[in-house]
Amino acid sequence: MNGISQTLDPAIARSLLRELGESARAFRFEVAPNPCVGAAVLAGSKVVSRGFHRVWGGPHAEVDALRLAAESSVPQSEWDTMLVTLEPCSTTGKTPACVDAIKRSGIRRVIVGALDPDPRHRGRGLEILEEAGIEVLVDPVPSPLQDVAPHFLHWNDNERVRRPRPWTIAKWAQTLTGQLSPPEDIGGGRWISGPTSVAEVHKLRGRVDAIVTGVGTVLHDDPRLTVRPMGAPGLAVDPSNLSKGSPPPQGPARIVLDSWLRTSPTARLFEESQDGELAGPVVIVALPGADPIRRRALEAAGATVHTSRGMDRFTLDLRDLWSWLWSQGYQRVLLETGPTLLRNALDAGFVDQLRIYTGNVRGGEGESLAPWLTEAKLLERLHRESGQDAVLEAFLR
Ligand SMILES: NC(=O)C1=CN([C@@H]2O[C@H](COP(=O)(O)OP(=O)(O)OC[C@H]3O[C@@H](n4cnc5c(N)ncnc54)[C@H](OP(=O)(O)O)[C@@H]3O)[C@@H](O)[C@H]2O)C=CC1
Ligand SMILES: Nc1c(N[C@@H]2O[C@H](COP(=O)(O)O)[C@@H](O)[C@H]2O)[nH]c(=O)[nH]c1=O
Ligand SMILES: [Zn+2]
Repeated sequence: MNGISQTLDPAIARSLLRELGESARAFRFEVAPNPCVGAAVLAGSKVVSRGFHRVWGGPHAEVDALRLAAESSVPQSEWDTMLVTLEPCSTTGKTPACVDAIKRSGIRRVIVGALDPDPRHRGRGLEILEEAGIEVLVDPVPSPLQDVAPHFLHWNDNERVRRPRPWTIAKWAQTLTGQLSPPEDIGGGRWISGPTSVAEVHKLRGRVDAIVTGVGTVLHDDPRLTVRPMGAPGLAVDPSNLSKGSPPPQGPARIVLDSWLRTSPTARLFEESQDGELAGPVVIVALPGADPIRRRALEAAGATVHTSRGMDRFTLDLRDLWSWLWSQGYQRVLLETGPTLLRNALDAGFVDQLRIYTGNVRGGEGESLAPWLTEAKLLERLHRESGQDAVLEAFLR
């Protein structure tokens, strides 16, 4: 970074980039598959604001930093430099391109910690800034990206770029012995995690494009799979996200893998949504041989029925299905289902991220997924508490 003018010491710029990268890492499970990014607006060597990409679908770090700078006491005419840990984006995705926000801000110099690893975008953001007369410097020291966002490199690997599929977060609640169904006399034979965790899950549902479940869960639990505020106004969905089109205003799509259309047309999935409840469209995925009469009844109840290839005569092929989900525009999906579908999705390598709630419940029924929780398969583990429950968040290798 030898080109940096006298007002900013390169060593200070580098250490600030590193600090921004480390702080951005706190949001890794919220923003994945997006990278963790931090940005700062400077006036001379004074840091006016620090911004971060905080939630998937929410503002990027550059926009967050510019917003916070606007709220500071330092006038915009004095902002001269932006530091950002990753090359600013140049295309509109869930949010508008950051290069445009930077150009509008009057900032004259951008110092970047790493180039975009996606070959389709790499270098483009920098070119656009330079064309606008903004000085651009790239830190030649190895990027902090490997440290702060290994999942993003994974997301951009060749195989995945060739055959895209949604980023998939598997969330489940388990008893102390790792089972997904509690004993009959606890939680109505259904609930393992406590109210704080359930509220968190509604927030997570509000930050995905689709929720995928298996018909076993629909038959046993008769779930709604909607986003609900759970008595805490504003907790489930951030309205500022909604207004930007993410997640879809009606809530994430509810997708049921149901080879033979065993879902009942009177399932709670089809009930009208209540006030404050976001109920996405219901899509049922079946094998081509499923009964047409059942299909018509489900369509009359409000479902869209999609037929998909079987891996054999009896089981839907997850590989085709995950490609189809992507083709429908579902980029980030939540797998909220029972052990049968969870195990198949884990075995097929289609789970990218885990959120597991362990409740203080002894015993339970059904298969334990504990073998999946061996350290060897997890990256970036985070253990935390949620009310009375223990939570494990991780990326899968
Ligand atoms: N603790 C928790 O977090 C949760 C617990 N549960 C509990 O789990 C139990 C239900 O679990 P389970 O019976 O395993 O049900 P699942 O929800 O995993 O559904 C499995 C069914 O989905 C259908 N399916 C279609 N394609 C596939 C595929 N490729 N791979 C796997 N399944 C496929 C199959 O039925 P078909 O062949 O007919 O299509 C299969 O039997 C309930 O007791 C429920 O309460 C459920 C969700 C979360
Ligand atoms: N049992 C269990 C969960 N179960 C999941 O929640 C679904 C019910 O959704 P809804 O009808 O919208 O409330 C259920 O079918 C299953 O997918 N979730 C948790 O956070 N903790 C729990 O202990
Ligand atoms: Zn951006």
